[in-house]
Amino acid sequence: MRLHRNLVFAVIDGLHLIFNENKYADKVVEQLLKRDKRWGARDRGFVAETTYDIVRWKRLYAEIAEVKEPFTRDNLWRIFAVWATLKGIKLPDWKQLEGTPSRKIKGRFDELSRVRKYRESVPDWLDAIGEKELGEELWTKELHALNEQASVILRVNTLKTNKRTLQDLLMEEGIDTLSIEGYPDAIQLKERGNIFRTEAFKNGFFEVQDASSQLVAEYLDVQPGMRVADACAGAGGKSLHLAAKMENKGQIIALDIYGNKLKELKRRARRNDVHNIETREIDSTKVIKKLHNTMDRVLIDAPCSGLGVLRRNPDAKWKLQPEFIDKIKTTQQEILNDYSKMVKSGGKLVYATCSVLPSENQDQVTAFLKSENGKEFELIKDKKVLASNAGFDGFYMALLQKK
Ligand SMILES: C[S@@+](CC[C@H](N)C(=O)[O-])C[C@H]1O[C@@H](n2cnc3c(N)ncnc32)[C@H](O)[C@@H]1O
Repeated sequence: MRLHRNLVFAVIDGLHLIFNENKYADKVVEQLLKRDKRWGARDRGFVAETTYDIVRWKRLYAEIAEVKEPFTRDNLWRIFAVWATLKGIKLPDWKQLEGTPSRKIKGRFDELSRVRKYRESVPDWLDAIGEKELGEELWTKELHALNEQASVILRVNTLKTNKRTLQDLLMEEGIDTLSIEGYPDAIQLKERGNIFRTEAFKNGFFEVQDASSQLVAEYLDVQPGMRVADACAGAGGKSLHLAAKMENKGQIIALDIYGNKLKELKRRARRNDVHNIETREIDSTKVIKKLHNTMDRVLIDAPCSGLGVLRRNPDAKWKLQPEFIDKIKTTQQEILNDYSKMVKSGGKLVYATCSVLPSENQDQVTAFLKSENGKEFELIKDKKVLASNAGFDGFYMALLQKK
């Protein structure tokens, strides 16, 4: 691979924004890719993947490069040089890369790779929490899997097409896909590509959604004609899936505390030809109270640490704080307690997170079942999806029924 100066400069600029200015990696990469219209798919791929790669391995690379935060531009070049050296890329004779100690880099890599927190590039506190909650063996495996690059998975919008037809349509647009066994609506891209430009996307034939995330709507056991609340709907990934499962019949009330996310949900619903979703912003406790005892099904896709989706969101390793995890656990318990009241007698509830920590998952369900409101529910089943077993994102889901 030959390094191109303007692409590497883009990466360095991006890393500065992410590491020093605390900007989100996905937003930064989106902006970087708009920088030069002449960049082809390969150039764009280089900028995006290199930036994400270096974000993922920040701690390890910074340790090898012997640099500390906040990173100067010179420090960022040293980190980049570590990345390039470990990838086996021949370094060009640019002044920023002069004197890169290739042998020392490889030696430091071998040495640091013996220690998990460096090898897997995580902060001390996160490594400690993971080990405490999952045990050493499982956490070591899981953390390794969470550092792999995520594949791109699509969910077929069965309201408008089917898997076979979508695969053929994408193939006509030069995108080759695989069907994934055990995930009825999921297909996987063989190679990364800009799928948002395809006609199939513009026509609402699919949404991008990880395979594990696609298990959640399935778990809620919905039928056409039911009344369903999606209590933490966000931009509606799961609401749209529920609508497809319900064949556009019945009613889905999509709730969230952020109105702007619900606006995006509405836009996606139009593209998907989904007609049975109504959005409601939770701007007071009355919004939920009005819905008490009225729902056949309630989905609580709770806000969480997001540790199960580190593969697609590696900068969370650096942006997350232990205090945030403590706070979000309290929110999860409050949400379970308040929103479960929307379930009517005999109705069902799914509590889900994209975390792999038991303290955000089964422990929350156990605590809820012991609480005053929770006593009205029983646990039917739960599923702990680990990235190391599934090969997709880490997730948790529990199905409860109101007596
Ligand atoms: C895991 S995300 C939801 C993702 C979404 N269900 C999807 O499939 O695309 C959690 C959502 O909970 C919302 N949220 C946070 N606190 C909340 C609260 N107290 N009540 C309702 N929603 C909340 C966040 O805004 C966020 O959109």
